[in-house]
Amino acid sequence: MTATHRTTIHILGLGAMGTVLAVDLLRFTNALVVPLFRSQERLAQFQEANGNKTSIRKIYLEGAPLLSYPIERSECPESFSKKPIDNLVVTTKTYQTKEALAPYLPYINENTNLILIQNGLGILQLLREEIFIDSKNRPNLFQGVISHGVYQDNAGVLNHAGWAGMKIARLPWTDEDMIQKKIIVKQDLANNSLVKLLMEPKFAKEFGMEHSTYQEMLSGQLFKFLVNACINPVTATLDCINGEIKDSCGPIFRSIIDECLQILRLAYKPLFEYREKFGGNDEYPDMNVNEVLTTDNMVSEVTRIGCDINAKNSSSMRQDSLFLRDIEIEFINGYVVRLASKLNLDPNSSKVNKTIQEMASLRLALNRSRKINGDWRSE
Ligand SMILES: NC(=O)C1=CN([C@@H]2O[C@H](COP(=O)(O)OP(=O)(O)OC[C@H]3O[C@@H](n4cnc5c(N)ncnc54)[C@H](OP(=O)(O)O)[C@@H]3O)[C@@H](O)[C@H]2O)C=CC1
Ligand SMILES: CC(C)(CO)C(=O)C(=O)O
Repeated sequence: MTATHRTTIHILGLGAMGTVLAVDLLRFTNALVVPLFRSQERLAQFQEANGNKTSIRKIYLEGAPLLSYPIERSECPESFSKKPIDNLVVTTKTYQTKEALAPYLPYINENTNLILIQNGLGILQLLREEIFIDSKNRPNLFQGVISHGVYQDNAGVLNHAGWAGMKIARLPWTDEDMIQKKIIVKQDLANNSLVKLLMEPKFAKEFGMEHSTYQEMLSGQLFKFLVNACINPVTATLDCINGEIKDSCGPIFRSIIDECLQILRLAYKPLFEYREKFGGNDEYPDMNVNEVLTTDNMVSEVTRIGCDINAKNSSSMRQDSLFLRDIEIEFINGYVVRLASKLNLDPNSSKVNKTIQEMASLRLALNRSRKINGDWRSE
């Protein structure tokens, strides 16, 4: 009798995204899913409060069923087995990445597959410059662009509010390797344990998983970036559920998208010129970024994904604002502002995103001040 092989996958950040992924991995694969908590205390809380189970309510399904799955093993820095990590999913907030990875760095090596499943842009530079500085001992890096919407309600229950899939690709460490041949996708699908797990047919279908070259994923990442540059700070500032602004968000979304696209077109020039260079070459996938990433198309796509498919979601930035946690604004609208400055553009070229960034930060500051000083409107 041969023992069935089980892939082990560690999840750093068992919050909204970590849980939506963990639950479907447990439902549809035989992987050993091991969450990594920040401390002994958080691990004990999870074991006591949740009875060692990970749960999510699928509110987009009829009857909104609550699905719960037992976790066989969970760890924290103090209890970690101290063995090399094969597959690591990072689903912390972007600004928590460095601190969260720190205790596990000795167990991440060139055989580890590490996938970032986070919104925003700019984290690759951080990994390169501040975390995996030694280029000879870097993990195989992957990026996931996830459009599922999940929020935690007042009772602490995670609600999977919008089903919208996820794209993955191998993330090159250097800019020179940004354009990949189709063969890379084929090789990873055949040989890489993380890709093989995430692309297992049943799981991939139920989770809406797509695997592609980096440039195809990047096009999807910029698309998703525009969704987040609009939905996240606007819903956080207005303190509303995504679907509530569906009929009135057009003008502000247009201003944000138009400005982001002007800057992204300069910063990601090779992507916008991809078709001219690689069109008609069978070794590379065909794609027309310029047809998809236009202001008109993106105003309607952002509204469709943000306010329609995720109508019942409370955006991750609004959730952070409500729970008085830091917000990811530096990696979203703030990233565009930094890009404009790096490209030596006139400061006016990023003033919409700068104002949006300031408004979202102000909303968080107001929520924090009300927690200490009370809400002056009700006095
Ligand atoms: N929610 C959504 O609808 C969507 C979110 N995203 C993106 O996904 C990413 C994750 O977001 P989301 O899941 O909402 O975030 P959450 O805040 O729900 O989850 C983050 C998790 O990371 C954990 N964490 C933080 N620091 C550490 C640490 N040092 N060690 C171990 N664990 C740690 C937190 O644990 P603790 O409680 O201990 O702090 C928490 O469980 C973000 O980039 C977000 O923008 C993308 C698409 C949709
Ligand atoms: C689901 C979506 C698109 C909007 O709520 C999101 O990415 C987020 O909340 O961060």
